[in-house]
Amino acid sequence: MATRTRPSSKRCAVIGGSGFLGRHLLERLVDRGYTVNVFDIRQAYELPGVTFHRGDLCDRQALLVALKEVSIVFHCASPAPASDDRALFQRVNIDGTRTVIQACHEAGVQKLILTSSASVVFEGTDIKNGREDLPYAKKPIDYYTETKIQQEKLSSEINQIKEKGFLTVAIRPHGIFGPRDPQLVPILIDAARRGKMKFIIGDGSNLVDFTYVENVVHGHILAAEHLKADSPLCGQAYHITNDEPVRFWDFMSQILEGLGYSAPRYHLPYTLVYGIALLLWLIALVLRPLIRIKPTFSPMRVALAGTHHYYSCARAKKDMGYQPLVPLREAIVRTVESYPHLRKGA
Ligand SMILES: NC(=O)C1=CN([C@@H]2O[C@H](COP(=O)(O)OP(=O)(O)OC[C@H]3O[C@@H](n4cnc5c(N)ncnc54)[C@H](OP(=O)(O)O)[C@@H]3O)[C@@H](O)[C@H]2O)C=CC1
Ligand SMILES: CC(C)CCC[C@@H](C)[C@H]1CC[C@H]2C3=C(CC[C@]12C)[C@@]1(C)CCC(=O)C[C@@H]1CC3
Repeated sequence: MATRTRPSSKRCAVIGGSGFLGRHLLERLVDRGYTVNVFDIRQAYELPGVTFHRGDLCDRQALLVALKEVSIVFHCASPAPASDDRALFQRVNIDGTRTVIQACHEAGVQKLILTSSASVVFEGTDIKNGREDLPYAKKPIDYYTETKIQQEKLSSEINQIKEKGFLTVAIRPHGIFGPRDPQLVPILIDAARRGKMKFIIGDGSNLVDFTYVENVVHGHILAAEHLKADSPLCGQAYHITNDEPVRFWDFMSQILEGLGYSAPRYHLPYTLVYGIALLLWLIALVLRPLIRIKPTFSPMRVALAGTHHYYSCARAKKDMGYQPLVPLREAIVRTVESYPHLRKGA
């Protein structure tokens, strides 16, 4: 085992710190007086008070350098769900998380805060006010989710092994959005620009959680600060949402109209759209060796757009005093303002 110096409780590392959530997280950590090491496969920016370590989280030696004298590790790296690359998810989310845990143990890290996802319990059918004790999805909606389940199990199991001497907790956000998000708003606007946002899938009444990135960050920091040997957080998972479920299509419409695009108006039956999406996905799979096609409306996206899926964050409120800091209305305004380049006509 490597020689250890006692780490400062204010020294932490953010694995995936060049990403959307990771960067917001470390900005807030710096504001709160933490010293931050970033570990990521790419360096996207420079920030005073932050030390960058570029590397692959599957590389234990590279991780050990970034975790030296660190007390808290936030692990929020993952390949993007849209990559749909099974081998990559397996390597990074499962094998890589195992490596992160080993490196934490070797470096004498005390706490690991894993970013999981509320979708670990989602099977493509309605979830209303789902609590953390729902069973993991038996049929996860995609490879990404399949490996997020394994990842969460790994981090929770390791917490049971007391002699390892470090504590873990998993945060399950849902539908993160906000400034610099490379997924939700850009994908939505790309679809609108290509004339694909005219239709509402289903009757449009399905409620969904969309969570502003600063609230997700707040949940992570509260978890780190409340995670102690005798706390109920050890080895547990916590939903972190805006606690304001919203109609999926109202949310999309507010973003679209805020950026100058028309909101979808015509309804299409859910089963019809899901069937077409499934067919296109199968065709894409068959053609994959010849040509790579990525349909905008994947079965996963259709399921997310046409069902209820919102989650209770009562456990986070009770165990760590969580309350969302930014209400949904304000969060949408801030998000829309942050994408001037995606405005219609820009
Ligand atoms: N966005 C959302 O709505 C939700 C996200 N989550 C979870 O939150 C976390 C953060 O998501 P988000 O910020 O959106 O994702 P991003 O893709 O923006 O950030 C992830 C970062 O991790 C990096 N990364 C990927 N693979 C490796 C690797 N092998 N070694 C080191 N770094 C790596 C990525 O680099 P590169 O970009 O080059 O791949 C990227 O910089 C993830 O764990 C995700 O599963 C959970 C629920 C909802
Ligand atoms: C083309 C439109 C029908 C949909 C455009 C918006 C979608 C890109 C997003 C709506 C719900 C989002 C979501 C995720 C990614 C972006 C959306 C599909 C996740 C899959 C990201 C990773 C997770 O852990 C779960 C998220 C659920 C919601």
